[in-house]
Amino acid sequence: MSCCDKPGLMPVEAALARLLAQAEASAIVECERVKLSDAAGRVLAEPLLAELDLPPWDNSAMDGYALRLVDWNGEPLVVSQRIQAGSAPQPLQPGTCARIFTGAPLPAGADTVEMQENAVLGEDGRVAFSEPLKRGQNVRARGQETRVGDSVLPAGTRLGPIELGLAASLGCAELNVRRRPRVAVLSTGDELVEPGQPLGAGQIYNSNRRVLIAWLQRLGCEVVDGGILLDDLEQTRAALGALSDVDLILSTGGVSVGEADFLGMALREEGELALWKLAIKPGKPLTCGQFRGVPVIGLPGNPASTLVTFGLLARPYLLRRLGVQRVEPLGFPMPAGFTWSKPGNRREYLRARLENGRVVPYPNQSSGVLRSAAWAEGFAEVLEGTTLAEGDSLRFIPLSEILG
Ligand SMILES: Nc1nc2c(c(=O)[nH]1)N[C@H]1C(S)=C(S)[C@@H](COP(=O)(O)OP(=O)(O)OC[C@H]3O[C@@H](n4cnc5c(N)ncnc54)[C@H](O)[C@@H]3O)O[C@H]1N2
Ligand code: MOO
Ligand SMILES: [Mg+2]
Repeated sequence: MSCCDKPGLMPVEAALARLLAQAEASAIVECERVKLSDAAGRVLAEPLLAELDLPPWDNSAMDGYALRLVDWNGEPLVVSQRIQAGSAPQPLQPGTCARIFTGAPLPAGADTVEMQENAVLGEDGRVAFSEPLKRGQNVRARGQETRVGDSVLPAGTRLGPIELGLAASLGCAELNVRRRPRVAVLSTGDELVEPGQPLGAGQIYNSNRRVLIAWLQRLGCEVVDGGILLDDLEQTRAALGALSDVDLILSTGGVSVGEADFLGMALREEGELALWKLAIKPGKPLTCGQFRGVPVIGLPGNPASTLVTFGLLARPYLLRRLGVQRVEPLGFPMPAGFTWSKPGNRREYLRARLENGRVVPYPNQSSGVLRSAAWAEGFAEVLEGTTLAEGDSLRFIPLSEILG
């Protein structure tokens, strides 16, 4: 990353564009073959090519009767065989029909299926059809979904439940995926204590570490837990220097202008500071750069700032390093259920909910309040320099778009 320590605040888009460019320049290209059962959350290293047609043979979409339409002259047909899903039918005897069930292969010669609701089985074993029949009805043709050789998922696809199901439907037992990014999580702050320990004077429990570790695991990262770092330049340098074998150092706290904010200082002195001070609220002092060649993203320590900057900047960065193309949440426009009278110079991400079709922000938007995000269903984006009246449209980004 090159230094851009200019005065003024950097717009969110510009910061994201730089981060994504940096991510592309340091893409994680190594891959590994994993079992389908271990592939959730991973990213495909190559397109998934179909090795069979789907469906593999013509089959019935209904429980009913299969026939060759030209054999039907309006008269009842003899039932010559019974075909369940999972069985191998005999060719259809001319002039007859076959009892058939949903998902069962059509017998050779059959081209039409009638559902049993429109059929009457007589005591003589013949079936009468009450409705007009159309050739091909209720038949799921071989290859109608996928043909051998089709690319069904591009490289760079994140494997969620649907993609895993698609791979399973094609019989893939293993997939080639990008290796997991190794991400070191550091929490900085003399005041931090882990849950389970007693709180001393002036201390608080470390919540950011839990948020980030759980989130990174969901993202398919290998987490190196760097624990808590005291606010000390030497210790900060030593801790960063010891993490030479990770793909990213992700820290919280110590990035603002306070005398105990050593992360940025360490990068300035011995690494490179590429981004600092964004036009985003919360999250202004987000700090990015590298330390002895290892990329570093220093998230601001306030819990809501950590959350917003990880979700909107660090998460896209990590996904892009894996080759994922669409990394930004889309969100959708919604009417404001509140007013905004003071235009700001930072883009605000309010922790908000949807109530009666309107965006309602949590009453306490302090960046120290993690509870706001637990209450919220998403972020309401208030652009720089804008005012809002009730009913004005703004972008709502559901948390579900960024938490995975
Ligand atoms: N004079 C100024 N002061 C501050 C500015 C500024 O522009 N001028 N910016 C403010 C903004 S905005 C933010 S955001 C914070 C960022 O601070 P740091 O990233 O340096 O973080 P710390 O100072 O270390 O901590 C801030 C806050 O968060 C709490 N914290 C830190 N880590 C954790 C954790 N792991 N779990 C829970 N809570 C954590 C910490 O106790 C502080 O309360 O700076 C403002 N100051
Ligand atoms: O940017 Mo800070 O995150 O507003 O509190
Ligand atoms: Mg600070």
